Amino acid sequence: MAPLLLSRQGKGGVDRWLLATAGVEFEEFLETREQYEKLQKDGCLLFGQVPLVEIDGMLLTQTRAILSYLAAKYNLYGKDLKERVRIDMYTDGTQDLMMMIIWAPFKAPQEKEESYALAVKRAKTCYFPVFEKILKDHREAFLVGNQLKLSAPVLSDFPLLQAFKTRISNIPTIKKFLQPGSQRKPPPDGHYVDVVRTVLKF
Ligand SMILES: N[C@@H](CCC(=O)N[C@@H](CS)C(=O)NCC(=O)O)C(=O)O
Repeated sequence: MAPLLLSRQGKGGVDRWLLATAGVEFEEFLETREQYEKLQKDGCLLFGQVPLVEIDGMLLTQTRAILSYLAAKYNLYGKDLKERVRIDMYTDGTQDLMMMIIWAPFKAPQEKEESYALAVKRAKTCYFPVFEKILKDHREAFLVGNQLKLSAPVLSDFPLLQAFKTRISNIPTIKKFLQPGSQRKPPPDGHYVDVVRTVLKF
């Protein structure tokens, strides 16, 4: 049975990318407050939160745990413990950056612009230089190891990261996910914000 992804864009977006990268088909669910309340009532949400992924007879919550499970299951989690811990560090750093972007659409217009500007600043001063250096130092195709393990003008000062993004985009499963009509979500718009506010009562 295909994994069932229960979440909107937010943190569940990463699960969607990982499943797509692994070439695993998945179904999505969770559009209404009623569905969310039923999940809570049925005891499906360990701490009352999404994302939730139903897979292999389990109901998984907590982004980090979900990602670790999916990465290990689909052989995207390095070849040993040392590669794993590096993947975890890079993933957690990226999640910290993503959190700044995920909350931005829910803010008032002025604050929203400030949040995006701050996220771009943090990306360019803190995160991208780190990833650029990793790619420079180890001279391999990916951040960890030499097998698989993202427009933008914001990457223009980071040539190795830009080439990395191109390499990643050309991996067949990701290329497919980037095509129109895939399960990739569009950038958050007013409708998305309204749905999340209704479902999660933000
Ligand atoms: N530590 C959790 C946090 C999950 C989380 O913050 N979920 C939010 C949506 S992105 C949620 O379900 N909020 C509703 C609530 O807390 O009632 C994770 O990383 O998955």
